[in-house]
Amino acid sequence: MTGLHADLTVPGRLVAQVHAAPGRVVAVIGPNGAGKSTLLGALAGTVAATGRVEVGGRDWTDLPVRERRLGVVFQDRSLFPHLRAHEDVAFGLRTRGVPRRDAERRARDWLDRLGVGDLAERRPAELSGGQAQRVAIARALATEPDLLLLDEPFAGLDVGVATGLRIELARHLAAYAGVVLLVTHDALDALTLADEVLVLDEGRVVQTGSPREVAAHPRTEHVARLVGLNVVREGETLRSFAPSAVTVSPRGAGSGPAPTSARNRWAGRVAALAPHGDAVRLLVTTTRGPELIADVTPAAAVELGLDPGAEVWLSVKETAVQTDSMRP
Ligand SMILES: Nc1ncnc2c1ncn2[C@@H]1O[C@H](COP(=O)(O)OP(=O)(O)OP(=O)(O)O)[C@@H](O)[C@H]1O
Repeated sequence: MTGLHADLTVPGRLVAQVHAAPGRVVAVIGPNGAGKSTLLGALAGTVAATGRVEVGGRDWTDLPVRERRLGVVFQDRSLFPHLRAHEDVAFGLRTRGVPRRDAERRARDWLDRLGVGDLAERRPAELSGGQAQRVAIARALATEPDLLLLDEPFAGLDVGVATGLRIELARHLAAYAGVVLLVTHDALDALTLADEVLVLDEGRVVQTGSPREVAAHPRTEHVARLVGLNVVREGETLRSFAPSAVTVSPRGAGSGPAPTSARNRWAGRVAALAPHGDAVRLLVTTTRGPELIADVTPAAAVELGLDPGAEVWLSVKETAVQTDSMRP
């Protein structure tokens, strides 16, 4: 079988099965401590695990790390401090037995492809974060690995830099034949780069599916929040709704909430507000517990006096609430 097939246990930290066809990009998401880095480490062979790993038709279970056809890009510790960019990319190729001249030629070619060919002589200290990530991606892709592990590759970069890199990475990943696992805390990464999403929680796989399916029917509060939905938990049920579906009214003298059942209405206080597309997005702390998000028009925000501290009613129609079970 080609692609990735793994069934792994890291005692006390992770029990996970992962399957992905060649060429697929799998986003791995989940809260802090869910086991995302542990999963990547177990696949790379740097975290001791029991079970089985097969990649590109080869059994990796007992294969030493250096013999795995693997590319890795981590947030910020990917490059050798003493190597120039072209040496770093060539080094990856040399360790896989590519002759020096060929490695050098391919290294420069990959730096060009990532748009950093003119920085080939620089060392990491002379590169910006975004430039360094481009070099790291060039190094990982140059070896044509069967498995590419990207652990939060855009974390710590300016929004504009991250956006440019995301677009470019999408282009390279589309042409890449191996399996990609991308750990991310960003819904945009999962929605724009991934073919599949794997949700980890407390060391277990709790949901898999296309980005669209997972975003539309999240099974964990973490994912619901990540995709920008409001979520209210009732036992094992998640009730989620879009910020645009929330009606806001002032909680002043004489004004009551919009007529709806008590279940779908909350008294709260505006904690913060910020522009969001054409709307104004309010973050509201409610007396019943959850923090909720509501989008209103700029005109309504002014008219209703929705400044921080303003007391409000929030309500949502039952027809706008989606109910999902947290159990698979
Ligand atoms: N070296 C280690 N030894 C023992 N336990 C560890 C080790 N590293 C992480 N853990 C534990 O394993 C669990 C999974 O951690 P892991 O770092 O894989 O999560 P994560 O999803 O990558 O989190 P984050 O998003 O914060 O990086 C956590 O409970 C963590 O405390």
